[in-house]
Parts: sequence; C-alpha cells; structure tokens
Amino acid sequence: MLKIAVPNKGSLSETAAQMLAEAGYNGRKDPKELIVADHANDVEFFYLRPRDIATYVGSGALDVGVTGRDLLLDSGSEAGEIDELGFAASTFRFAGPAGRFSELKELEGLRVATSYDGLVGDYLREAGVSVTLVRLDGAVESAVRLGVADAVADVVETGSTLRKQGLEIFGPVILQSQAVLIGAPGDPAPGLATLQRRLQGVMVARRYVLIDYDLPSHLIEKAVALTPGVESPTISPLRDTGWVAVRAMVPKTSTNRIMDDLYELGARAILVTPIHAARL
Ligand SMILES: Nc1ncnc2c1ncn2[C@@H]1O[C@H](COP(=O)(O)OP(=O)(O)OP(=O)(O)O)[C@@H](O)[C@H]1O
Ligand SMILES: O=P(O)(O)OC[C@H]1O[C@H](OP(=O)(O)OP(=O)(O)O)[C@H](O)[C@@H]1O
Ligand SMILES: [Mg+2]
Repeated sequence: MLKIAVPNKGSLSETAAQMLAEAGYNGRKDPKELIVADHANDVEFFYLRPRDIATYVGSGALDVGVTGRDLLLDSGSEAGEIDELGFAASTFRFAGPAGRFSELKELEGLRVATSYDGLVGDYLREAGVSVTLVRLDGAVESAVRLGVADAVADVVETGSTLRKQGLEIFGPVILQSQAVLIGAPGDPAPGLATLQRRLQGVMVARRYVLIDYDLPSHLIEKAVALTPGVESPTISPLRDTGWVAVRAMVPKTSTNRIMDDLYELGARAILVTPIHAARL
C-alpha cells in the first residue's frame, strides 16, 4: 500500500483533503483520525503536522506527502519535490518597518524573526549576510512592533498581514512557494504514478472548462487561434454544411474573454461546461 502523508491542520489541510477526495480516494471522515487505510485504492493516509511531513517522507517512513515547498526546504529533509499541486501559492520575503530597509545587506548584525529558520538561515549564509535569527512559531509580523526583532522573513500572500503591522517587503524574493507532492529518496514507490496521474487530473478539472460553439466554416483558423485546446480542438460537421461545431478545453479564468472574442468573430451557441474529471 502506498503510504501518503497529508496535512492534518493549517492552510494546506482542507484543499489537500479535497483534492484527494476529487481524485477518488477515501480519506478520513473524523478529524480526530490519524491513520486511515483506503483498501479499495491500495493506499494508506497518515494525517500529520504539515511541518513534519517532509521529515517522515525524507526518512523513508512514508512514501509520499503533501506539503509546502517552503516547509520542505526549511526541513532540510532528503525528500524530493515530485509535482506542484497548484494551491497555497505564496512568496517568502523579508520585511521591515516601512521605509527602513532597501537592501538585504542592511540586515547585517541585526535580528530577523522567522518560523522558517532553516530556509532563511541557508539563504542568508549563501548571500553572505550574518544576522541573529529569532525563531518564532507564528504571527512573526508582530515581532518588530514588540521589539524582539528588527525585521522578519515570512510567507506573504496578499501582503495584508504585513501592512497591518506597518511593515513592508524589501530585498530579493527568497522563494516562490506552493503546495507540492514530495517523495521519499530512492526509486518511486509502486502506486505513485497512479496518484500523480489522478492529482494531475484533478488540477486539469479545476483549471479548465470545456467550451462548445458553432461557427461558419471559413472562420475555423481564426477561432482555433482563440481556443487552441490542450492537444487540438475537436471539429465536427453540422447539418448546415457552411457551419461546424468546435469543442476545446480553455482555462477557466479566461472563459468570458474567450466567449466575447468568439462571439465577436461570428461564433454562436457558445456553451461552457465544467470538467468533472480528466486524464490527459
Ligand atoms: N496566507 C497563505 N497563503 C498561501 N499559503 C500559505 C499562507 N499561509 C501559509 N501558507 C502555506 O501553508 C504552509 C504552512 O502551513 P501550516 O499549516 O504549517 O501553517 P499555517 O497555515 O500558518 O498554520 P498554523 O496555524 O499552524 O500557523 C506553507 O507551505 C505556507 O507557504
Ligand atoms: O500576505 P497575507 O495574505 O496576509 O498572508 C500571509 C500570512 O498568512 C500566514 O499566516 P497565518 O494566518 O497562517 O498565521 P501564522 O503567522 O500564525 O502562521 C502567513 O504566516 C502570513 O502571516
Ligand atoms: Mg501560519
């Protein structure tokens, strides 16, 4: 059975569980459950703290896991990143009191608060800047106001937590992070390829919709440029010989723009349907 580590709490847990459910796996029903066997799919789920997942997978105790790229790098574990999972996107940045810092080297000799001391320590060592790291568990944006640090290094999504504390980002981007599937060192575990294909299917189903439309045949080339599909759009004859029906996958976020452009071009009966599941 493939042993899969899943975040039990925090910002990754809900979407990770949802993706696995959409991929056809039977996860836990009771949030107090820590280990759940899904015999039908020949996998076993281990619900663990997101920060610990890389440690378990890196040691080989578990085959694969869902965690954040930032947590993986912070752990220093030997687990490897297998696939991006397309959620929990963030950047990892330095921040200080508005207007105080403009360059990384200005941190030399100062105190930097973070929950990711492994990641930040490695980064600053590489950059040749020597600081005192203040390791905090969370809410690090308060550290400057409360006087325990001169700057912070933390996860930034919208930036609103920083702004509310009078902080602003400065210096280079430490990392672009998102949720990732990680694997134990060595040969891929049996069953891993199936898990990967299923998760990729879920990502496609979340990211794309199907668009169908009718079109005068002489406009095919122009319409196909608007909806190239993933491989190539399907074009079927209509009873009226001057027209064709076109079907293609398009990114969900551009649906309305594409519908406007198609209508403008001369397409009619433009229909959009969600994709329930996919294997490409
Ligand atoms: N606001 C956010 N936007 C996107 N990703 C985030 C956000 N906050 C945390 N993450 C990501 O979630 C992961 C951290 O998850 P974890 O559950 O440990 O922290 P948390 O959500 O902050 O929970 P906790 O309440 O324990 O601090 C990291 O990969 C991090 O990049
Ligand atoms: O840029 P923003 O959109 O404001 O999001 C970033 C914030 O979200 C997370 O905090 P979380 O709520 O997990 O609290 P924590 O700091 O205690 O982990 C993260 O640690 C940042 O503080
Ligand atoms: Mg947090």
